[in-house]
Amino acid sequence: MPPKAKAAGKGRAPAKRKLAEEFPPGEVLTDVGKKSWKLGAPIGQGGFGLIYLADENSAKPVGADARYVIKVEPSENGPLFSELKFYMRAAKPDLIQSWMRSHKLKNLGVPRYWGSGLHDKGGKKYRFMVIDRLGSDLQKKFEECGRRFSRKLVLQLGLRLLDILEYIHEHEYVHADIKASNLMLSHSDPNQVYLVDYGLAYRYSPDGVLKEYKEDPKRCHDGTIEFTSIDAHKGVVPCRRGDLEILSYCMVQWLCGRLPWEDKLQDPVYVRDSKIRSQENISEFMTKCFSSQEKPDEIQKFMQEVKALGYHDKPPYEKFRSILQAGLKAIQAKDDGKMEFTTINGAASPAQKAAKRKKVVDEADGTEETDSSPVKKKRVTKKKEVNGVKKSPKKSPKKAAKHKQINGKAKLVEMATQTSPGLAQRSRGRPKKSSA
Ligand SMILES: Nc1ncnc2c1ncn2[C@@H]1O[C@H](COP(=O)(O)OP(=O)(O)OP(=O)(O)O)[C@@H](O)[C@H]1O
Repeated sequence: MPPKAKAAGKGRAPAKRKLAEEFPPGEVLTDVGKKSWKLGAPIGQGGFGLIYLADENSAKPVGADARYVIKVEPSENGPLFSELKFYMRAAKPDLIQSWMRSHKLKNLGVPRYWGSGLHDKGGKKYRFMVIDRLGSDLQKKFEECGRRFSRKLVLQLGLRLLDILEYIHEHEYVHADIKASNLMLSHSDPNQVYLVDYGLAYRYSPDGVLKEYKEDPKRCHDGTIEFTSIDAHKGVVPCRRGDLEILSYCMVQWLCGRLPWEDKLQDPVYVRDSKIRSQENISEFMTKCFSSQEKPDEIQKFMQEVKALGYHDKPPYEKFRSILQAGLKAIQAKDDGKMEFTTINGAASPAQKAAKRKKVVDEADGTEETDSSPVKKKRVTKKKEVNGVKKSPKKSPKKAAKHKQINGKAKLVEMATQTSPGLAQRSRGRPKKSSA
């Protein structure tokens, strides 16, 4: 969350949060269904919890080929609690399986929920959740590919995300924080992509009742600033059209490397106004992002379709799919389900050229952005593989102000992004929920 958001919530006490202690490999946790799970090595660290490799409890130690991960947080912390609610309601394997069958899908990129519970250790209580173990995240892939994905890959990612979004929307939730760092490849199949991190997911229609449109200045700019929806910038609770809008910004960034507002992410009002202007004149926005030869017609159509959606509208998913399919056809490609991450050699997009020019000017007059800029906070941590487990270099702890809604109320949450050596961390400036 940008510094401005902190000011927006002044007067609120930061929520106190604790980071879970590290459990030794071999620790056994028993879930509410009385099933026992064994922890392996920790492989990741979120804002407040740790992620461990895990397997069903047996005499064997948990190896690098574990099929599950367990997320553990002190029980009083909120983020895992709200994420767990999503998983319990919408990610049970049977529910996903029957949706896939009825919608004739080969796969659906929502990690399966396998169990959860509370664990006592040393007089303290921890909440845990067992989900599918996944592989590399797409932000890492994006950086490896020189911050450009091929058009075919982007359109296929868009199609996979439409399937995922339709599923979660039909199960009363919106994600509200779609971005490459929240997309992970399957651990076993490099062609399957999963949407993760439901800490910000919002139940937009509990028991089928839609929330009313209401702008709340106290909750403006929730989400990840460069991608968040215009509704979120205005402080309206997220809805289905917002997810489609966020997806459109992601696709543009993946295609051309940079969104036009990326050089001013520390100014959320500027970002909001740029998005509003872009929506008012999509054709001009496209010209800013792409050269005339590279302009993808389907993205413009996709954005026009998003613009036409009302706050309560159910998106016409099939129409969105056919727009992306038409894009594949235009480049003589097919949705063959293969995710090919290749480096794109191409001229910089107009937005990239503008950013480069700005950098030269800023360097010349000494006004280059400082480390407090969200762009820099989102820098990807280079992770090393050690024994098949991701490791990240030690960083000094940074504090980030987070602003988001909890139980329908806006709360400012201050979080310490702590790092411990040996853990992959994905905290890239996304707001966290407090335990309030
Ligand atoms: N299902 C999974 N399988 C394998 N690794 C995972 C999985 N989920 C998360 N990780 C790893 O754990 C790291 C932290 O994930 P986690 O979801 O706890 O944090 P986060 O929610 O992304 O963090 P924050 O919310 O603070 O930004 C990820 O970078 C990834 O390396």
